[in-house]
Amino acid sequence: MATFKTRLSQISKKNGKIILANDYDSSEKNLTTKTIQNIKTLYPYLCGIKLNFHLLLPLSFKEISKINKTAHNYGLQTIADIKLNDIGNTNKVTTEHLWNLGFDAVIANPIMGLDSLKQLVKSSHKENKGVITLCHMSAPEAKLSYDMEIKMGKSQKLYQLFLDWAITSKVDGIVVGATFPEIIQYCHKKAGSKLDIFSPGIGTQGGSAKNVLSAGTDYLIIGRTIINDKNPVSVSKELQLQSFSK
Ligand SMILES: O=C(O)c1cc(=O)[nH]c(=O)n1[C@@H]1O[C@H](COP(=O)(O)O)[C@@H](O)[C@H]1O
Repeated sequence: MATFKTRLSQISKKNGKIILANDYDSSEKNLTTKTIQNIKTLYPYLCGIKLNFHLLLPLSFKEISKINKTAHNYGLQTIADIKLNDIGNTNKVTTEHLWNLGFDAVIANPIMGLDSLKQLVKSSHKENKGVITLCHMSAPEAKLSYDMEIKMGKSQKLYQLFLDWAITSKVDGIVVGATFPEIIQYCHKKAGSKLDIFSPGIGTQGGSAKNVLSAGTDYLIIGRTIINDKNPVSVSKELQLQSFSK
């Protein structure tokens, strides 16, 4: 079986670089039906779908498995966004559950430490699953934490250390917020083809697809800009076109 990185790259060559952040408010009913409907109507414009706690908490094992199966039937990769960050044993049990649910990859927080991260990558890759780590988040206040000056041998910023750890531990990709295109550019230059860059924060959070694609982003994670639009198909189509023109 191909790796997660290869599976995602293959589908994106055909469908473009958009990963749908399938996030709904807690007041929303029929989460499973709505999500399956999204997959069926938007799949030609997507390479993947990301499920966050918005669905992972309220839905049952059976419902989440059904969503993952449907996404796979339509050629999409699925990502569990839980920003995993714990001790080795907890990470291991958590990912076992995620893989049993049918997910292809997990988003993790590298603050867990380099050794735990290496363990997580090793066990995930053994199952042909992917690991994506946070490098620099999209919210404005991310500057306060991810840009923090740290001293680990040399003086550097926290996101620079997280980038080094991502390369060393051979994760599949990193999250760099679309609201910080200059940091995307820095990471792209440093990591080259070793890491895919996933950028959330387009549209609703202020980021521009065009800017981040030219800065080096490989995949666009987009939620409300698509889901809350009156015509999600035409927005997805437009974003897909932009992603092809990189
Ligand atoms: O890990 C993420 O996906 C993530 C990281 C980050 O820095 N910023 C960020 O917005 N996200 C997620 O990406 C999605 C963005 O959704 P929209 O702002 O609606 O497009 C949400 O699911 C967020 O939880």
